[in-house]
Amino acid sequence: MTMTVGRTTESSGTSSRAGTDVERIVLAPAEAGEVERLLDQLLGVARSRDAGSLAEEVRPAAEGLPLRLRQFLVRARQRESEVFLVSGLPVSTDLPPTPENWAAAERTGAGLREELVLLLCGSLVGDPFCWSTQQNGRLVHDVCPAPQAANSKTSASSLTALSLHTEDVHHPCRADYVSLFCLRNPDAVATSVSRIDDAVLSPETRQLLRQDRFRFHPDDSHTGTAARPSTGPVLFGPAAQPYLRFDAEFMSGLDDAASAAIGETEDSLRAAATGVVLKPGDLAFVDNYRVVHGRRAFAARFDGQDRWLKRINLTRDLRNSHRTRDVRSRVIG
Ligand SMILES: O=C(O)CCC(=O)C(=O)O
Ligand SMILES: [Fe+2]
Repeated sequence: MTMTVGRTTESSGTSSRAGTDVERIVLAPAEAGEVERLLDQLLGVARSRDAGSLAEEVRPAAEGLPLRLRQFLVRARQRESEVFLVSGLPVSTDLPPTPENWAAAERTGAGLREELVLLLCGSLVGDPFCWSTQQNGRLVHDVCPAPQAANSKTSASSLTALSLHTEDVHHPCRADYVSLFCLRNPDAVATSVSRIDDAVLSPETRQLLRQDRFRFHPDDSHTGTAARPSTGPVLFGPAAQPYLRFDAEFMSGLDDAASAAIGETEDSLRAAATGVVLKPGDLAFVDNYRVVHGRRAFAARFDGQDRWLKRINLTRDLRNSHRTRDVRSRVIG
């Protein structure tokens, strides 16, 4: 099931559709150089800002990204592309060791330059936001294997596969896109993706999945009591191109038939899954309403050279979350 994106006929300076419907742009060296110069300008500002005001700073700065990259991202957003990738983005040559967990990354500020790459590109696709209940309310998350979480159901796991899921399935304000920037991936560990359009489901099951017969729970990466369950359907929106809300590990059916439908849906999503191997400098966007994602199990090294991704949540319009809250903030929950 593993596909290495970009093994097709693409070359530097192109954008195209790779084998399994992953749209991809490969930056030319000159374009990567343009991104480097923009990062140099932004770094001074970044060090003196909190995450919220940094995000405000980054959006106008993103207008300075290479034109072809901006057009690729804006077009992907416009046509609701499901999985799309930017390759050839700069990663520091003197990258520090992979942190032993996200809290260590928070303490040291490791990978700030890479966080800016992610925020710059991401801001053209959506508004970055975060959860007060996750990774201490940080805007940019670190995804790296932690020894104490090897068998957990969180992104810090390694020995246990991360099952296919909608990010933050419990929350009505969950992300439109999950965005992952790869800093290291020495063992070519794949991110799995599965599109609802590729899942084979009977008309009866589809109909059941459209009913309010499911409860969605906060996953184990959320701490405290602020994150709460909610109920609703699994499928909604246009029948021909439905939206999906699914995480078998953190949802339950409200009756036996709904519970059975969860199992059937999981099987069909698994059967339709493909793997995307991110390489350093690859930035992936996954539509959190059309695609579920996960990760295969792997043996972590815990030697400072482990797989390391930076992650942000993007919403197509942050104001949708303000409608039901009493503050304007990028931190939800
Ligand atoms: O590590 C990965 O490839 C994906 C992990 C994941 O599900 C996430 O970070 O949201
Ligand atoms: Fe995830």
